[in-house]
Amino acid sequence: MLAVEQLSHRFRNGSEETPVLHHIQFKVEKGEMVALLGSSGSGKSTLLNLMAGLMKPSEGSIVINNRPIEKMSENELAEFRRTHIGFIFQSYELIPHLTVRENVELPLVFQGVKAKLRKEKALSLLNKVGIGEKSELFPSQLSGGQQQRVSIARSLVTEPAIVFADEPTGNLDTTTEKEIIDLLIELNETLFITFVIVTHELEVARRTRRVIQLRDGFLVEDASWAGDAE
Ligand SMILES: Nc1ncnc2c1ncn2[C@@H]1O[C@H](COP(=O)(O)OP(=O)(O)OP(=O)(O)O)[C@@H](O)[C@H]1O
Repeated sequence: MLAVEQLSHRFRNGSEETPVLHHIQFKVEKGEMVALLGSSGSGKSTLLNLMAGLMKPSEGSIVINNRPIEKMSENELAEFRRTHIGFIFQSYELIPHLTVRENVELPLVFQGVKAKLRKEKALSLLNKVGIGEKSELFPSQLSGGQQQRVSIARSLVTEPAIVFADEPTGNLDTTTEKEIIDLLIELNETLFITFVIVTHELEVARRTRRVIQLRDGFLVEDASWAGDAE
């Protein structure tokens, strides 16, 4: 599903180089739910951006569904991202002038899917994430937790191989945070969606069955356990 192989990354500003990730290596199998834990500055966002194909690594490889994404051209990568990768952001990133349903449909518009099928898929997912009755409202008419549900539905609508979530509960209160993590766990267990969730919160990480921890750009722990940690 996902293999990160000897991945290193340095940022270059003029003649200066900042090493940020060092020889990161791990695999994620289909249906796994993994937390990528680390404090601020440990390199989580950089790793996520590399895995999602938003940047090219200085060294190493990222293989998704047997395809090394760093070898793809910009066009290939854009197409691959659209069809194989879902993304959930901390700040939801919904389009304010589109309804909830239209927001969820948007990735399918880019794929050229016909309106009727788009609508069916969007409504079905909105029901799954528990906000089917909000489909014709605009994002601003929803709470933060509800907006994140919309963004989760949108990330799943193309049936991606893997979904990356970047601090998905970072803007939410503790109760809503728990509800959103419950939802991600339910989607993982019922639909076998593969999730990699970036977080700096131990509370979020301990809800998943596997935690990969970064410190100062090094992978310092990769721990799995059976059953819910709660
Ligand atoms: N464009 C850049 N140029 C130079 N250094 C960068 C750049 N982007 C990030 N860094 C550095 O890389 C390191 C890791 O940053 P990154 O954003 O990946 O960490 P993070 O773990 O996601 O932190 P946070 O939780 O605060 O988002 C930091 O020291 C940061 O200053």
